Amino acid sequence: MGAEEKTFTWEELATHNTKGDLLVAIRGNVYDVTKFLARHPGGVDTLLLGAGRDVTPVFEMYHEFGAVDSVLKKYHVGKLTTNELPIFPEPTDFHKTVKTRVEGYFKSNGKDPKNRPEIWGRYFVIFASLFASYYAQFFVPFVVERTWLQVICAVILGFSCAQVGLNPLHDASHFSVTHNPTVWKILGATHDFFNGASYLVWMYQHMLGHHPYTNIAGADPDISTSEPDVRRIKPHQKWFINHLNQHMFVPFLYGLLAFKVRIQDVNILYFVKTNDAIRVNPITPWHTFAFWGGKIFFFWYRLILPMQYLPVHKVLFLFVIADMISSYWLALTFQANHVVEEVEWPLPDENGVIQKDWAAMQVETTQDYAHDSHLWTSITGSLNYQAVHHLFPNVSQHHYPEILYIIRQTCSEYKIPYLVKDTFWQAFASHLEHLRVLGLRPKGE
Ligand code: HEM
Repeated sequence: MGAEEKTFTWEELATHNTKGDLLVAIRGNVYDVTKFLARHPGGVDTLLLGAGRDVTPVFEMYHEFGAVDSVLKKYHVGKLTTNELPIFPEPTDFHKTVKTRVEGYFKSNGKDPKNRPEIWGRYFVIFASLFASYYAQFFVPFVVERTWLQVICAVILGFSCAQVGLNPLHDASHFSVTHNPTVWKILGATHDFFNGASYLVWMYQHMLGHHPYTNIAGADPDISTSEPDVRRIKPHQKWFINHLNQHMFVPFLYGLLAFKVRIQDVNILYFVKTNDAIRVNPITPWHTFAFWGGKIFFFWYRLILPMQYLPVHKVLFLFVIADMISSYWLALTFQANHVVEEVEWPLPDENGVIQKDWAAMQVETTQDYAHDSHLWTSITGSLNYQAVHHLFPNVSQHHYPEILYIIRQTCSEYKIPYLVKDTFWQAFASHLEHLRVLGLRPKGE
């Protein structure tokens, strides 16, 4: 190889993003995995999402260190010379130790990190409450004759839909339930069909954007802002007068999240073709079906069908209640984890390098809460164990409490601060305080 080795800029790499021509970059090396695609144990769709990109952080997240090296070696075709997104230094001892210890825990106890039967019980309860609250709201005469009962059903429906997002969708998007890519596809599609929001866009936003680049401005789509933006959430973001006292009004806007996401989906996949900094690859027939089939089904079951039996204004009223409940629940749980007072907001240096180990950064950009509360663990889809989830997204949420002590012990040995609040309300208060402080007029403005 040596002097003749082929080189690729990130723009050149980006053009090799299809089934028939699939290149990825990992740690500066470029691999042509076109022939491996159909054999990838993590699924064809998963590798297609990574096509034409530097996938280093996701690759290291979802495989054991070194486990795939012998496969990769066969497909090496060159070097990557420029970077589209920030890059991270080689994993430190902390990163290697925490990964080895957690992987060792599962091996030595003969446990499968992805299979916990409880998860199916959880999904059953979620879908049962979704179907029951929907059916009662529109088709059970005793409920239909009493608006207050319909409102209660709408609240339960909204909460159940949020649980679809926090559980089957979220688990599938991290491949943390079974080892079967078809199961991930079907669970992911429940978000399209029951929430009317795209699983595919979520994969770009969450799996390829937020998780690898947590709280990094310009790379994490969860903290993407325009200028001026309604919120100021990042310390380096420009301040505008509307940010004064933002903590008093911004949380009310979170109720519009689901509405905004459904419109944004179309814009991201079919118009701008990028989710913040994460480019959209060619859309497969399955994703086209799930996207449009899901949108049509969602509007049919939530609006058109009930309108055949109830006045339009009543259906719209109940729809808005359910949708706002889903939105608040999802937004509040997300914000309490990362958009809070004491976390880090890393920025790349002039060479585009984040001068911090990726795993340490995951812990330092994250806040956990309410570890001792089964209730909060259940109703947040275990997002209260957020740092555990960020370090080991491919592990079933039902294992988080078991591996927490390994992670905290390792953090303490390597002097990495692990931030955890006793209750959700303390974590949420920390979000409000973060908004308040960033809303203050900076000195000299
Ligand atoms: C977008 C980048 C990638 C993602 C997100 C990803 C994801 C995954 C996931 C989730 C699994 C586990 C499947 C299971 O549950 O059993 C897996 C397994 C595997 N992947 Fe990937 N993969 C990526 C890229 C690659 C590449 C480029 C290669 C090598 C050419 C590769 C080779 C393998 C192999 C050999 C396994 C089985 C061994 C193991 O589980 O450690 N993957 N991948």
